[in-house]
Amino acid sequence: MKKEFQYTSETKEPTAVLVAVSPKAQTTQKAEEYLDELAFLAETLGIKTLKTFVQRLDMPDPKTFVGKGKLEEIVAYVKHYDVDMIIFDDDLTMAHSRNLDRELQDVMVIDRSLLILQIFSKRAQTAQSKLQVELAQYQYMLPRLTNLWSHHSRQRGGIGMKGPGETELETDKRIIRDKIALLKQKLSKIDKQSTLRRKSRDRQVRVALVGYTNVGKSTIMNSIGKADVFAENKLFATVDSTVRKMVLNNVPFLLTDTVGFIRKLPHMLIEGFKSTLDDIVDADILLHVVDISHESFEEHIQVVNETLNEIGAGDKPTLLVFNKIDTFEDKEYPPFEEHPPSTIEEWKQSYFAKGTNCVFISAAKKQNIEELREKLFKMVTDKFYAIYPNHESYDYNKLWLESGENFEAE
Ligand SMILES: Nc1nc2c(ncn2[C@@H]2O[C@H](COP(=O)(O)OP(=O)(O)OP(=O)(O)O)[C@@H](O)[C@H]2O)c(=O)[nH]1
Ligand SMILES: [Mg+2]
Repeated sequence: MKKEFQYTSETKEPTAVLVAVSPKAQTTQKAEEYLDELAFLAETLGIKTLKTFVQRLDMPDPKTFVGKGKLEEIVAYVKHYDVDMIIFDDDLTMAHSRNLDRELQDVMVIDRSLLILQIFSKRAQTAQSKLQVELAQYQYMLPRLTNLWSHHSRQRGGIGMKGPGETELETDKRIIRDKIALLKQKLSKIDKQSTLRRKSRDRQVRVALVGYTNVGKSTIMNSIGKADVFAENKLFATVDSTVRKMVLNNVPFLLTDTVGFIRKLPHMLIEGFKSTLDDIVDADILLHVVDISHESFEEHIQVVNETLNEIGAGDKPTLLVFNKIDTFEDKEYPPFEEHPPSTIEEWKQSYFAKGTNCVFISAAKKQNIEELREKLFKMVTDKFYAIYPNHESYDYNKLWLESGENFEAE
């Protein structure tokens, strides 16, 4: 009997095998690092990774994701060990799921998107983000229903193309479509309310913390102001945006902590979280946080920039905040050989040379936070003066009253 994909407080830690394909041009190190990230996603849900399988393929095999030989290897492993699920690093097509289900009878077959959806659903706090995740889950489920049903009817000994299973499938599809419509309706109502709320804040300078997941956005939020935001060494600790009122040297602004990005973020999540992501779209200034101690931080910058472009926030004044300098490890290269930057100092030179507006800090160890504040202050002030050209004569008390906000003085 196939196990259901749900997490209860079971006594046993669920176990998984991870599977990825890696293009020939990709280094082994890169492939391993991607799988580490997938294992970290699984770990965030309390799933223990037992083994990983990588196959060198430019594209997943259209029938079974990996080739025949590799699949046999996986099936043999699964038969031998206590494996609850197999997690694939890419989205599975209908054909993949169908064929894999057949080969891997007793094991749950899931993909990266489903894993991320599950994390989001555990992390969602507000009514809005809960609805957004639910919507994304139904959207994920709809095209996959046929598979679920064919599996179901096979188990009940169902046969043929038509019959009760088929009708029930149609009914289920309709129910889910109705659900999707209803959720969209509810969300658009909330959306209107938050647009109104945002409008009332219209004359505030807005700053948003953005970046790859787990880079330290929430920690920075806590160290810039007095906020107390949930920070944890897990992926997607923050799913809901948190807005804080701040004042730096008498200039008020709003600082928003936002949901982190990741490679291959499921599209329905970007779609579903549009209104949460509006906090980024509406921001005047972005603090793009980067974990410089991560092997692939430059690729992370690229993923974040691509996602920002996708949601229409790619061209905002941005301060690149290189965080975690305390855990950065210098790289050794043979002397006198040309090499990429290998120390924080060299990275600084390289980014300064490119003319990037950036700062290097450790939020956890409170290193260089003053410089971050100064740079941020300059950007906020420029924007503030642009909104309030007559700022010298401006009555700040009046501004705070007008906005209906109470600012915490720094
Ligand atoms: N060594 C070190 N660790 C840090 C630093 N800043 C944050 N961390 C740690 O990195 C982990 C992630 O920090 P968060 O602030 O939750 O990161 P985030 O970007 O908000 O993550 P998501 O909300 O999941 O996207 C936590 O374990 C932090 O303690 C730093 O400067 N140095
Ligand atoms: Mg966070």
